[in-house]
Amino acid sequence: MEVTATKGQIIKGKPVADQISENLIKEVNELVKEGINPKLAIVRVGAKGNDLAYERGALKRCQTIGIETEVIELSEDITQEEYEKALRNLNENKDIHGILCFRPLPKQLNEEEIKYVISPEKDVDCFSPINSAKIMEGDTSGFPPCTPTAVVEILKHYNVELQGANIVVLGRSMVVGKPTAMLLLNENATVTICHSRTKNLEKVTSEADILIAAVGRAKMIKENFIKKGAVVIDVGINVDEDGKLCGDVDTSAVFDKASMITPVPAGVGSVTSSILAKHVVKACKAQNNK
Ligand SMILES: Nc1nc(=O)c2c([nH]1)NC[C@@H]1CN(c3ccc(C(=O)N[C@@H](CCC(=O)O)C(=O)O)cc3)C=[N+]21
Repeated sequence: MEVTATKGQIIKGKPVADQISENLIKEVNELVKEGINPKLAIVRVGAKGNDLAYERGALKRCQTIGIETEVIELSEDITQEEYEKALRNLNENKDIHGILCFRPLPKQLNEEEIKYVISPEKDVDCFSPINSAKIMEGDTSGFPPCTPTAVVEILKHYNVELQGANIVVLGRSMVVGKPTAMLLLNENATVTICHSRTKNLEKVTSEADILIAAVGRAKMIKENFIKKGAVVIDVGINVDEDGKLCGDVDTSAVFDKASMITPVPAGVGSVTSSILAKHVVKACKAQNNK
């Protein structure tokens, strides 16, 4: 597949996020008129910079849209039992429609058990295995994780053809890489997943019409990883040597060779919070039989 635009173009998240928000504001207004107030609970352990960055974005976005929020802040040394109890309280609380558990959790907590505790109906960021399974099955009744959904929405917004496209996803985490690959497969793309053991990595990525970088290594993707005219989506959120937020892609090095590239910050991360809000509204409607 040939990508039509050849000149480098930075594609920002804001127009995508704003369009999603605009539609949500109307939907939330209708619900509020009927006495239904969509509400998100965020469960945060400690105060990690990455979590706080997402929290800031999510709270602001929800406020703009009219979604209520509550942050459950738990201490860094919380026990498994206490965490599960906090989560069960939210499951049972009828005022709460969506729950976002920041991950990864600290070492003393067993994520493999906790993921079975969160109610699948309130699981707006795909923690529950029920929602993971639905992505595998192409069942759209659940909640795919917000960041991978943001990737797909950005590509669609900028009219990037997904059907039949050769897409390489770099990274295989359950939060980004694997679900992103499944969502793109559901869009009829030809998807290759690369990871730390992939041989001839640059050769594989150089064949991609669309490259999705989700490895978590600052500026690792250079010009030689990219095919001329490729679309590059940078999911990485890292801190560079100057302490500034940066992606997995060396944007200035890749810019001229790519046709479109998302920036960090103001790229994928800024759309993630709108998808989260969209999932809260979807959860709220389902819980009110709408
Ligand atoms: N279950 C779970 N799902 C996640 O998706 C998840 C998580 N846990 N834990 C923390 C990381 C981090 N993360 C970010 C999302 C958006 C921004 C974001 O909005 N960034 C803005 C800048 C925000 C600012 O610095 O103020 C931007 O890129 O433009 C940042 C970070 C999602 N994560």
